[in-house]
Amino acid sequence: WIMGCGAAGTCAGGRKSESSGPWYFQSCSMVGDFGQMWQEHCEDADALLGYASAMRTLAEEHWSENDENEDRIDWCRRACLEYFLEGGLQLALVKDKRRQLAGQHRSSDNTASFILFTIMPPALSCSLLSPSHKIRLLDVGSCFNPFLKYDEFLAIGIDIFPAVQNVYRCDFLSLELDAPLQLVPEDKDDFIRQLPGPVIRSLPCDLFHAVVFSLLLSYFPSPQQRWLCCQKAHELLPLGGLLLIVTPDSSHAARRSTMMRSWRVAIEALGFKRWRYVKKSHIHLMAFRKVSCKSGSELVGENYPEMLYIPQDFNWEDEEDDEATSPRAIPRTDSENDLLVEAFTELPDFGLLSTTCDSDSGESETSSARFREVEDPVLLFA
Ligand SMILES: C[S@@+](CC[C@H](N)C(=O)[O-])C[C@H]1O[C@@H](n2cnc3c(N)ncnc32)[C@H](O)[C@@H]1O
Repeated sequence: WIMGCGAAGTCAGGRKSESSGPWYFQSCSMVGDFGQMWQEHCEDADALLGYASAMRTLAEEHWSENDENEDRIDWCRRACLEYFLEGGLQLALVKDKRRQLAGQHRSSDNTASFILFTIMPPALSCSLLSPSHKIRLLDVGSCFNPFLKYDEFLAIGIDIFPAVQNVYRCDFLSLELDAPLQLVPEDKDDFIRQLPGPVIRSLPCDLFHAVVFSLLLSYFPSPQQRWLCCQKAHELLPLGGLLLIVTPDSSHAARRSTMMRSWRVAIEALGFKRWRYVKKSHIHLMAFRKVSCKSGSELVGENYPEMLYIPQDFNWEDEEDDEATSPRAIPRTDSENDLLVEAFTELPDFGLLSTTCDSDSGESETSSARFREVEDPVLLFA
């Protein structure tokens, strides 16, 4: 089964395992100059063309509608609809407030402000979308623009080598970020509709309600590139925006749970909070809310980029390898440990406000069964 970085392998020699990695990984692990390697990769038009058409064929012809890989786009769509149009954002804000109040000492004042907050969700949730209720969505590594067909979105697809004409050509790693537009939401919608192409070199901060990385992060040969992508997504989203990440993994739910916990800690350190997490047979699906406007400079000196590792970074070629027996590349800092401890001590939330299976409840949903991350023995390794 091939997907994500494995699909790249299909173009260059028919490698069929997701752990085989992109075709330039092999030399990366020896040379280690990811910047130069990446530049050469972006200039290799033949390889990129082969990859783009293989990926498009794979997605459009081989992954049937019932296939959960096809489902990844629908999962992202449904998450956006629930969050922006069906009250998910308001509910999340109420939960944030409830948690904040629970952290303070209980008083009648707090109870009163909780009730007020519940009845009157903050203006943020109302002001994000324009009156047309279109969700402005940036699909990074879009390839064939799968979100364009949905009416709910004003979707922009970008890719280093688009497989279709309506995807803009753009290397997200080199994308420049402009100052936020001082426009009302309707005019921001028009800005998106009128974006000139075929190349995008810069985009304004805070422009998109949702940023999607579907099978993107595992494409990169280094965790620093994955981290840079998440940082950029954070800048492109307003407070309350949603980052959706789909990443391949055909192993069972618990096997790479330490890795996914590590991703969660790193991404949350940027100012996100995980809102949804699902493990299906071949993919992890995650949605993170932007909950703070932290700047990158606050994270200097930390090891967060390395926490966005994937098995290929360590040449975990053998499918039988277990991450619990593999050494972690770099020791965690104290603040990373604090975040991990905080993540572990989150209590399951059986509260009255949500019955869905979400990150706030400390539970994950798998395709066959629900499992509780807090009870996962592999996590004890962390
Ligand atoms: C595995 S495909 C995923 C395609 C699609 N998102 C999906 O889920 O089917 C990864 C895509 O990311 C693109 N890509 C890789 N690095 C990129 C970058 N720095 N900027 C934009 N696109 C990139 C590749 O060209 C490729 O089309």
